[in-house]
Amino acid sequence: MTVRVGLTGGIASGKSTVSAVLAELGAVVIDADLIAREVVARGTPGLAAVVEEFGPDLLTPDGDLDRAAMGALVFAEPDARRRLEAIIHPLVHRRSAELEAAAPEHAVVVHDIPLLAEVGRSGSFDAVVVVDAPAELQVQRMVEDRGWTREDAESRIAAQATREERLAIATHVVDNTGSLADLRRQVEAIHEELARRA
Ligand SMILES: CC(C)(COP(=O)(O)OP(=O)(O)OC[C@H]1O[C@@H](n2cnc3c(N)ncnc32)[C@H](O)[C@@H]1O)[C@@H](O)C(=O)NCCC(=O)NCCS
Ligand SMILES: Nc1ncnc2c1ncn2[C@@H]1O[C@H](COP(=O)(O)OP(=O)(O)OP(=O)(O)O)[C@@H](O)[C@H]1O
Repeated sequence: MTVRVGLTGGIASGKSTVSAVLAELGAVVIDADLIAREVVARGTPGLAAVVEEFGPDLLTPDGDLDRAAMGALVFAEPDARRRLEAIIHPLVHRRSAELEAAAPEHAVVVHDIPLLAEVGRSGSFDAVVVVDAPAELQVQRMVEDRGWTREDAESRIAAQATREERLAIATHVVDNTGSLADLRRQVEAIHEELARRA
């Protein structure tokens, strides 16, 4: 059977690094952030719905979603964030289900969902892997690796579940306070266990 795994973690906790290792080990990874971009690509009904809700000012001159402007709006205004999520989340959910249906039998299917704790869907998975790191380390990674301001980094963290709320839904915790080699070792052990169940 297919083993369905939810993978989550706060922004810059190391989720993408973990999902890349899982993919390398043979898991099928379905990336909600990537799908959330695809469903509002130029010319999609998703983008049309966003323009209807927020107006054409949030488009670039080329007609793409202006992600920086949208981010500045929604991470400053929770109400705007919820209106955007109400458009994007159902589209992401539907596309993820389609991709999962196409996965081979006996696959470990990993849904990389940054907001898994927030949307309350963790109960539908056979396992929930939480990548854990303290907020200060998340901020440090966003500032040092991505060149964000501390204020931008903190506003995204403030829009997300707390570390404790995420840990509460975990069946497996990956501690990402150590080296990348430490991270990899933990992911390999978890994958081995999950693959045995598939
Ligand atoms: C606001 C947008 C346009 C900003 O785009 P940007 O390219 O700057 O960020 P990107 O999409 O790469 O997201 C990076 C990270 O931000 C965090 N984040 C994104 N959306 C949200 C949100 N609604 N609430 C809390 N954190 C969020 C996540 O940790 C995510 O991994 C974009 O994040 C978006 O469309 N968000 C709403 C859809 C959503 O909830 N996506 C999350 C997964 S489904
Ligand atoms: N253990 C580690 N040691 C050093 N750097 C790390 C470690 N884990 C992750 N990083 C780095 O921290 C940054 C954030 O990691 P990654 O992109 O995997 O996080 P993420 O949770 O997927 O972020 P986002 O929520 O924005 O998608 C990356 O630059 C990554 O290389």
